[in-house]
Amino acid sequence: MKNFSTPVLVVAVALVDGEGRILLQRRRRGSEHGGLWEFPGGKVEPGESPQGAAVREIEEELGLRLEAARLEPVSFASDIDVPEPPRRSYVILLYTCRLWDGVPECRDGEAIAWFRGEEIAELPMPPLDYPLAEALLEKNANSRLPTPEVPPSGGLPTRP
Ligand SMILES: Nc1nc2c([nH]c(=O)n2[C@@H]2O[C@H](COP(=O)(O)OP(=O)(O)OP(=O)(O)O)[C@@H](O)[C@H]2O)c(=O)[nH]1
Repeated sequence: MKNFSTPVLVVAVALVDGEGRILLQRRRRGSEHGGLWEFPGGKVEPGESPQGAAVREIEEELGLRLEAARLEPVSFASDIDVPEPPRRSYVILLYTCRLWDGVPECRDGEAIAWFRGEEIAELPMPPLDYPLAEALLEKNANSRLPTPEVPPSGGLPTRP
């Protein structure tokens, strides 16, 4: 039974600075999810790869240049319920990126700001961003674990 239109593919990028803060953008009021905080990004256009779309959107929205190879996949989220028209259903792919060229400018949203993990939990966001943010924070927490040293014997590395 067909009761769900083909979802629109959206890419989103969590830029993470040297202090582990994450850049979020507040959508303009009057648009879908207006006034809510989300990851910069947008729809993948026909003929584009997800990474190519992410690079383009970050340049358009923030004026930053980044390399597709620097994008690390974090998680994805998709609508479960049939959305009310005119809302469309989305699949959102979240990447993280720690290296870019330039200083972020707010070119598209209402505002941009850097947030710590615990602050993100308090922000009003579109529904699909809550599981994405959770996956991101989990990944960030794990990436802070010390890198295990490989013992000279070549045996399995151990964590302290
Ligand atoms: N960029 C982005 N969009 C998201 C996120 N979460 C989420 O639900 N969306 C929704 O995905 C939809 C498409 O994103 P968009 O409007 O930014 O796409 P776009 O830049 O291509 O816009 P356009 O259609 O005006 O060209 C919007 O309804 C947006 O609210 C997110 O974290 N980042």
